[in-house]
Amino acid sequence: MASVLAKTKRKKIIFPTKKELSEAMAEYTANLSAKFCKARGYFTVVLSGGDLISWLSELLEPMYQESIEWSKWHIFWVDERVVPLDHKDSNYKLAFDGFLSKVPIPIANIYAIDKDCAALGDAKGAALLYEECLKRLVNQDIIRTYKASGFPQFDLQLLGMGPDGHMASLFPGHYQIKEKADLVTYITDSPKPPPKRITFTLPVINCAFYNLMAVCDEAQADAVAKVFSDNFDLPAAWLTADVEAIWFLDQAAASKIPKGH
Ligand SMILES: O=C1O[C@H](COP(=O)(O)O)[C@@H](O)[C@H](O)[C@H]1O
Repeated sequence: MASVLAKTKRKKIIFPTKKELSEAMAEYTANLSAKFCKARGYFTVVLSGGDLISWLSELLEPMYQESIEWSKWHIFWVDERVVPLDHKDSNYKLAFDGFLSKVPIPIANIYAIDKDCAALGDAKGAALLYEECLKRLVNQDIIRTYKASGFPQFDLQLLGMGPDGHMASLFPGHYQIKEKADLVTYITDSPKPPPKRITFTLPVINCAFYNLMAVCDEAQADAVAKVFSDNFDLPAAWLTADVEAIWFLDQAAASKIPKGH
């Protein structure tokens, strides 16, 4: 595990309200978009599911709609529920309906899981095909690779955490958090429904240049406090990044962080 830890120190910013968090997340994302689009003509963005998508709505404001080079964005999912792509539990559907359908990202640049595996509930097949997809885009030089491991290195991942401390579909007490060889793995008994999911492995998650973890509400306060006390039973406590791993918290989520952390 040590090899995937502590490339950067965990940082945090606490916002008075979700609205302010959401505005800051939009600004953070837009600045990185400008930086990476200028540097190499692409911006690789990894989304998660959950509440995060509603907080992305600030990026739909005219100021960002008009200034962001959307055609250079490439969209991935850090985890996905293995359900049909039009199912209410699909992270793809959540992001498409709430965000992606409202911005001019070319449809070819949006990498959902394989629709047949999704429809059949084939988690293993979906993980294998998503890993192949990542490798193909590495070969096309759309996704870069992390120098030390050769793993795919995304520009920005926007992450969320559940009240049990799970991130992506890496759950406490489940072996997937220890997977080091594969890029994408799967789970068929997720404690949070639906049970079948695929997920990036921790080494891939921690290779990203920038990881932004957004967490709001009192229900997450205990888990946030444990993470900031370095309780590594929680998968989210392992989050790091190549350049910056930053937690955006609202006051309620941050309310139980012990003083000095
Ligand atoms: O099931 C999932 O949950 C996590 C956390 O969601 P949240 O609504 O508590 O923020 C999410 O990040 C993940 O992508 C999703 O599949």
